[in-house]
Amino acid sequence: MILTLTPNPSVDRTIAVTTLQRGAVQRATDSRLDPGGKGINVSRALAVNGTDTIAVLPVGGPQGQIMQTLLREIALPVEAVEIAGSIRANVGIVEPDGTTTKVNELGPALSEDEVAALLAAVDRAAGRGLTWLVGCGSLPQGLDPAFYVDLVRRGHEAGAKVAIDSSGPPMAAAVAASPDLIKPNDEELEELVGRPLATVGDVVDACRTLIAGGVGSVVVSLGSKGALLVTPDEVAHAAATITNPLSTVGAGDSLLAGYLHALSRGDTPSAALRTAVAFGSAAVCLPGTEVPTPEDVARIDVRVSDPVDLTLSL
Ligand SMILES: Nc1ncnc2c1ncn2[C@@H]1O[C@H](COP(=O)(O)OP(=O)(O)O)[C@@H](O)[C@H]1O
Ligand SMILES: O=P(O)(O)OC[C@H]1O[C@](O)(COP(=O)(O)O)[C@@H](O)[C@@H]1O
Repeated sequence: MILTLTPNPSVDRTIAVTTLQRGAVQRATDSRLDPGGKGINVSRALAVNGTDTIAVLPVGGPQGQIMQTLLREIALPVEAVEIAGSIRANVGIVEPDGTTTKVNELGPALSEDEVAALLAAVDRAAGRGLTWLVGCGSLPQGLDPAFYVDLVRRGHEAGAKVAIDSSGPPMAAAVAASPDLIKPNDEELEELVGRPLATVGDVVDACRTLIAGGVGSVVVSLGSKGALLVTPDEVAHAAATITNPLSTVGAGDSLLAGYLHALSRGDTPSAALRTAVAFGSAAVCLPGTEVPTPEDVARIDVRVSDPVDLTLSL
């Protein structure tokens, strides 16, 4: 089973407009509500594609009630920990060509007891046998930036592999704890290594720096340029061209879900990258934070670059 932990979940409201105009009153052409936050999206994509998963998250306040309703509607297996504050609502504004502008709230402040309850829920679920523990997203207020360091240790103690997908100080701290997998995008990777990355070759070098520091392997999402996998033994690059982008929100989460889904059925890492890209690109063809079904994934034609073109600009 794959357990995801989303310490800072969000109810994602996606609003479609014809053109986003700063400072103007505009009418939405469409809108939708999805249960969001990175781990929840990973679990949703895993579940809909038949991989056993459970999502652990805090819930509280009016948005927490909406979240519980949305999660019940899709029958996602969850461990929801009640907190006093309200979880957040994040807003995405999408234009017809798929351009997405996102405003993410900070999230509630969690007390020490609430953090302990969240970790206890992880331990309880881990007791049922885990293959992967996935820690995802930003941290709510009151959580130590080293939160994911503890999570990596807990996962390894439970005999699971650990994947982390976060940003800023929590991601930097997690990387030093030797997770088995990380999934930064190119900007997050630049932040991690502290230098600009202009080409695929630069990205490979940055991943190798992290692997030398103890990270197991790295899947880097590169938007329309696809994704790159770097392990101690191999480098692989895959991409897919899509003609009808609708929303990029959650595409990175679907990419990570596709990678873990494929590894779980026994695929090699490079074969799993192909599936990962199919999941990610399929997610971009769907509205809001919708996750792809097997039928959506099957429609995507993935190109694997062999050999990897290290000179390709980002
Ligand atoms: N415009 C696009 N065309 C085709 N595939 C895309 C596009 N944008 C994203 N993807 C796919 O979705 C994955 C995740 O998207 P990306 O925006 O890089 O992640 P994140 O949301 O983490 O920043 C990419 O690795 C790629 O496979
Ligand atoms: O925890 P963070 O970094 O604020 O991100 C939360 C957001 O990320 C998502 O999981 C995916 O969105 P992005 O594509 O913007 O990364 C959303 O569901 C959620 O609103």
